[in-house]
Amino acid sequence: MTERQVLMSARALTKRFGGLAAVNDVSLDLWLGHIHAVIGPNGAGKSTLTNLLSGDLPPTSGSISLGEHPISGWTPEKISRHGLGRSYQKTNIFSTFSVWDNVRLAAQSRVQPSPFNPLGWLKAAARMQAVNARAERAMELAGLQDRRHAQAGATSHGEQRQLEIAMTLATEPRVLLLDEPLAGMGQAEAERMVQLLLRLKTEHAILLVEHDMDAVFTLADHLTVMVNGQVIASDTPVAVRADAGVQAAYLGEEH
Ligand SMILES: Nc1ncnc2c1ncn2[C@@H]1O[C@H](COP(=O)(O)OP(=O)(O)OP(=O)(O)O)[C@@H](O)[C@H]1O
Repeated sequence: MTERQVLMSARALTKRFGGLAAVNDVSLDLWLGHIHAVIGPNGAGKSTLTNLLSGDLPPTSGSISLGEHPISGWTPEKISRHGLGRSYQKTNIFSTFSVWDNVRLAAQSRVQPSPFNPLGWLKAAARMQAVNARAERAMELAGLQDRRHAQAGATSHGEQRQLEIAMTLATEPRVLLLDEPLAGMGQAEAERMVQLLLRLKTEHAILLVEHDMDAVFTLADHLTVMVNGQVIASDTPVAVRADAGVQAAYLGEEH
């Protein structure tokens, strides 16, 4: 068996808001080719954990590494430049622009213009080509190539979530943090998103925060259950489903 490649890990992460430990001593690894789902009731600390990993919130204590880099204290922009892509619960697109323009803008955000290089303009064409190629690939991965000319705000809810993922992919991340990508979707849209995530996992390490338990049990290679900021189980989905403590605290009879 080949050894699993850890692309991101957190050790003993804690985040306190005053007296509340929203995330309490949480450790986890994200592996290439795996979807690591984090589930738990409202207020369990899932979004806070995601915000810690993306650098949007500083931890009270604990450490995070991305590849070989210890990233604690880095800004979200720097973490993003080193291969972390994050989608948010709230759709975050330019609604009057086309689908293609949104993805292209996201791809362009990765290209640093070079004001100190007087010959920089010579490379402009090559730079544009690279941006377009990256945007094209992200559109294809997200399954949006046939919707490129549509106005983003006029596309369906499901397509807008696909677009968000395409925009994240355009920055060429290796690790994806996905916060409720299926939220508000009908069944057909949800099924499309599940297929998209299965495609994406082959080239990424994915952290998935999701309330749709059918999707979670279809997608997850590893499952972490949080309650009140703490991890109460972290194992394969089969093992988690059979865990009496998890049944009692969260999953209930249904699963
Ligand atoms: N900025 C903040 N200041 C104070 N308390 C916060 C802050 N952000 C989150 N909390 C609290 O931390 C706890 C964890 O919240 P968090 O949003 O991480 O949970 P969650 O598992 O993502 O919930 P949901 O499933 O509803 O999104 C909650 O009690 C919440 O009220």
